[in-house]
Amino acid sequence: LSGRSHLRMLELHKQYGPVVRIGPNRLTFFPGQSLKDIYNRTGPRSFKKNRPYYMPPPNNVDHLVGEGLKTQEALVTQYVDAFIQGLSAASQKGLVEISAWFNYTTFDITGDLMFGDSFGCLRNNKLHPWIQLMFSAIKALVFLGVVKQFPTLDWLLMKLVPKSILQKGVDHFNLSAEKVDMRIAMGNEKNDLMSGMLKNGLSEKHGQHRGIMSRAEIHSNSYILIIAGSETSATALSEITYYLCKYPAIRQRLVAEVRSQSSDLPFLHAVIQEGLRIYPPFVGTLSRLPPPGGEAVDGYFVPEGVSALVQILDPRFLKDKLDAVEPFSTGPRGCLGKILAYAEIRLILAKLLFHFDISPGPEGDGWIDQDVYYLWAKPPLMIYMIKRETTAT
Ligand code: HEM
Repeated sequence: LSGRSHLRMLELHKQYGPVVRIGPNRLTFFPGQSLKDIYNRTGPRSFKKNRPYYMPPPNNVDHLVGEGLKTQEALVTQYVDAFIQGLSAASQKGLVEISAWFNYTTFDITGDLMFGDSFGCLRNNKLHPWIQLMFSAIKALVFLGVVKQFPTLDWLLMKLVPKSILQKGVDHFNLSAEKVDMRIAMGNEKNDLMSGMLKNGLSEKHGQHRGIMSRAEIHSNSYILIIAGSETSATALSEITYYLCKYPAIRQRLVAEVRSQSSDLPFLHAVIQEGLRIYPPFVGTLSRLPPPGGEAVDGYFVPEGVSALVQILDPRFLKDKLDAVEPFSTGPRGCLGKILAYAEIRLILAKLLFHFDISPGPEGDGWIDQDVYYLWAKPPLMIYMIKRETTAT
């Protein structure tokens, strides 16, 4: 609840070693072999998602039973061009709150892919009020997640959770469900995230048809995907921009690469990888349960019923163990949007540095020290921007 558990867990590992018991039935592991053992196994000996740690949506129908995602190049490019245009006007004042612009862009892209219409953030230069509501809804999920860790007391603890917080979660769900219904009414002509879900038809009654998603399932998936697909990429872009401002030599090398004639951009890839490593956008819990009879993780036996998770955050960089870096998680339940996320981040960052000279704003180093409620609570990121004279796009 303090928003600091991401750091506390690292301290505990430093003090007690690679595996720490953080509750009667809860283990946390340091990344390495544990990532493979917990997340990569398939079949009957695999670890399953630990459901109580993934709060069900208000309609109680599970989400993320999802489909693969395809890169939607033309659609993404259209929004990234609008981002550059919007920034061209905003940068005339010199100082720009860039993290808001990243959020406008990624939410508009995911909104269009999901609901057939953007949130109009780039058009209106502001976050849609619904997205603000979503951030409050995430805090509600954190409260509920904590309450669920104390099953015998949850009726009492539930009374302590402010009603207004719970209501925000429900409001967000209802608005998302409304948008889903409008998109479904448009039919299945578009090639977007929804068309993947509607590919086999639509079942009005949940649990009635195998292989066909029900309306309730689509409501639940959309509710989670709109956040999973937008806030994460916007966070990655903000922190990478922050570090690029902080380290001018890296920024200059990247700018030179992006403004060269080459279409192969290895340093851009390296910068993104390093950004995702030192500040992974999703630091929420990836809790899993072992198969019946328990299973070994990194040489330790995890008994049945004991949850296990790996800490994604690893700020150390000496003696890099690169196989310990999995910002998208890994294995059969790893991120489905990884390809789309890379495509968005690469294009947005490349175009930003192609069209603008950027430099650090006045607020200094403090920006990176943030609380976490599943996602980072990012403060505004002010940077100086100057538009370059260029006819190329
Ligand atoms: C930098 C951007 C992103 C990061 C760091 C990220 C990270 C993650 C992580 C760590 C998980 C595993 C969660 C768990 O085990 O509970 C995950 C799952 C998922 N992500 Fe992402 N994600 C990103 C972008 C996206 C995008 C753009 C989309 C879709 C538009 C997306 C869709 C999903 C879905 C559907 C899952 C659930 C997969 C499953 O449970 O089987 N993500 N992501």
